[in-house]
Amino acid sequence: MLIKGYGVRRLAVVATNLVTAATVFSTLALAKGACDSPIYCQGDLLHAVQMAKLFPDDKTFVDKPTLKPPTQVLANFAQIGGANASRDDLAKFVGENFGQEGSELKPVDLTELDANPPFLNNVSNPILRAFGQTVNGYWSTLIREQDYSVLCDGCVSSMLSLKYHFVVPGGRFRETYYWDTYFTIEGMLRSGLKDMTRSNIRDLLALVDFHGFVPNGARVYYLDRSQPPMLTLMVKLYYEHTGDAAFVAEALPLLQKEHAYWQANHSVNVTKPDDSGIVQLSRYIVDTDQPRPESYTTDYDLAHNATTDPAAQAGIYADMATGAESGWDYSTRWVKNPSAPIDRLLYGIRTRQVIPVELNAILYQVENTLADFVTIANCSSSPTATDYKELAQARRNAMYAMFYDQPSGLFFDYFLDERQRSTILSPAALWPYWSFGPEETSASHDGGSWAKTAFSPVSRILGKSPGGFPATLYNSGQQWDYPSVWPPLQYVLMQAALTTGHADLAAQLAQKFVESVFCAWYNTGGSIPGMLEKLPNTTDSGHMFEKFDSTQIGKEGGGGEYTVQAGFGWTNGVLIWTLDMFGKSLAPPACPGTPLGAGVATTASATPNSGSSTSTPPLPSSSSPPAIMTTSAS
Ligand SMILES: OC[C@H]1O[C@H](O[C@H]2O[C@H](CO)[C@@H](O)[C@H](O)[C@H]2O)[C@H](O)[C@@H](O)[C@@H]1O
Repeated sequence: MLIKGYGVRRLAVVATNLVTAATVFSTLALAKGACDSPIYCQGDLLHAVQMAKLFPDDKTFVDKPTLKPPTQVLANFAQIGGANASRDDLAKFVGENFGQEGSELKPVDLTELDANPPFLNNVSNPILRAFGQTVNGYWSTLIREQDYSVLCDGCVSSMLSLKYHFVVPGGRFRETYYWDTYFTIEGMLRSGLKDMTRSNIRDLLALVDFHGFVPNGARVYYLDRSQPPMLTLMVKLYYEHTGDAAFVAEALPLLQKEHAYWQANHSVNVTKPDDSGIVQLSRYIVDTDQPRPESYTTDYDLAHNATTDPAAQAGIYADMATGAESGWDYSTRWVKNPSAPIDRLLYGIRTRQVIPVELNAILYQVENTLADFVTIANCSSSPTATDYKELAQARRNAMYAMFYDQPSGLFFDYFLDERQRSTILSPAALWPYWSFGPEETSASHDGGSWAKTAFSPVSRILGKSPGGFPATLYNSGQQWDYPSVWPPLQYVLMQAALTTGHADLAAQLAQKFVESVFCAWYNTGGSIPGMLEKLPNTTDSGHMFEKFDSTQIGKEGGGGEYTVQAGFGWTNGVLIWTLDMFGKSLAPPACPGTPLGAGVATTASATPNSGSSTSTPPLPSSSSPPAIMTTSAS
């Protein structure tokens, strides 16, 4: 927690004071919340303010710094009646005791930013090149540092103290997020922001040092969970762009510490389907019995509508937090009945019972990368490079045993409670093809028959999806389902397609992604001086959305518990990466219903600029694409 007048090392003392305050002022016993704070994580004050619904978005309150020291804030809360305070008194109390959310952050001077970075030379189309240059300029709106001076002495903010500069996603996401940062720095590194990237990685490493893991985001209310563990892969990206072996050596002990945390806290032993033995894999799992503070009423209402049993309600809180840890909050991947009515879909949430494909694919990459880093750092490490290679190999074998569906060549999640694989198709089913690498995927398993089958549904679904590849085929109303198109998932699919020699498919994914991002920006007032006029009737100046809609080109995504956000870190990062990789042969963007409408663009026959495999196996002739499954609103 960011506390005026306290260094990071003194926070434990402050936390203890807050716990003392909690026991004085709260009638609730201390629960298993994200942290002990009686303001930001659990207790009567949080419950009363959030349930009063003072703000449309629950995250607003927990992002507000205090205007008084916490003991004073808690005393003022007690004075208005505590848990029994009226809504009007609560509104006045919040106004008098809390400041503006985000006020403890300030912009950073980006002297390092290259206004004409080399990736622009890889973009042939003039409009896309100019768009790339515009997006390159957006980093200044997203890179931030903390400003302690705005807080009064002894006042607190829910921000975790960070020493360096960091990138935020944008909109309501005012703090750095764990897995977002991987996709964001793919762009930052190409914009010349190498020192800034190293700073951001150092902040994440410091979180591992202090907390033992990287929290979901840099807020105290995220301290009960992490996110897809991609820190080692961030250091790998940085190393590939800089050759900075000294930084690899600096980071290695903390990367090893983070890996050990995941092994100790997220491993699960599971019996193979044919009962021939036990394998170890990893799952997301959060130990809490409280609503997520930033989505308090969503979780509270869900749990209380679903059941009156307190133990079952606690289970729902834990599964919701676990869903947030996965980064896919929320998706039919995590529920018992994906066809359940929309308003009851999450009654069946069971995230802790799912062994997810992509988490294991990520950890496989992490283990191989750690092996390489031990060699690069040239240190006597325990575990050794060989140990990490063996872990990766064992994980790969376990993934084939538990996830691999031989007829389709796809990898599906495994349900611990049902002892069977999921059938839900999502980009996660292809993630191992990126992680395993070209040699591995072609040499092993089925003599390469994967090539004939695995990418065929991707190709068919993409053919029917103008705006990009959806998260799943279930139209559930949740944001990590149909028809949401998420930039990180387009990136993974492009990488998987490139890795396995499906260059044409990768290029189609690239064309659709770039078109979606560009047209959504253009439709919301984006313009390029001397080249592209702002559309009439637009008042804004172009939004970079966090997600898009697979059914239409240039439409932002929706669904889930908050309104779609703009900014946006991973969109900008993946856009710049895609332009760099595919920009030489991307067709001009065609945005329906605008002067750049259909007819201007030609069908993409793009090839990657670099880094793809050499041969493209023919795709099988397509049958009808899998149907879109609809969950009904009842
Ligand atoms: O406030 C609701 C949830 O919001 C976050 O999740 C979404 O935004 C993140 C930042 O871009 C992204 O990492 C995540 O994949 C999105 O689903 C947050 O991470 C959740 O913990 C939070 O409950």
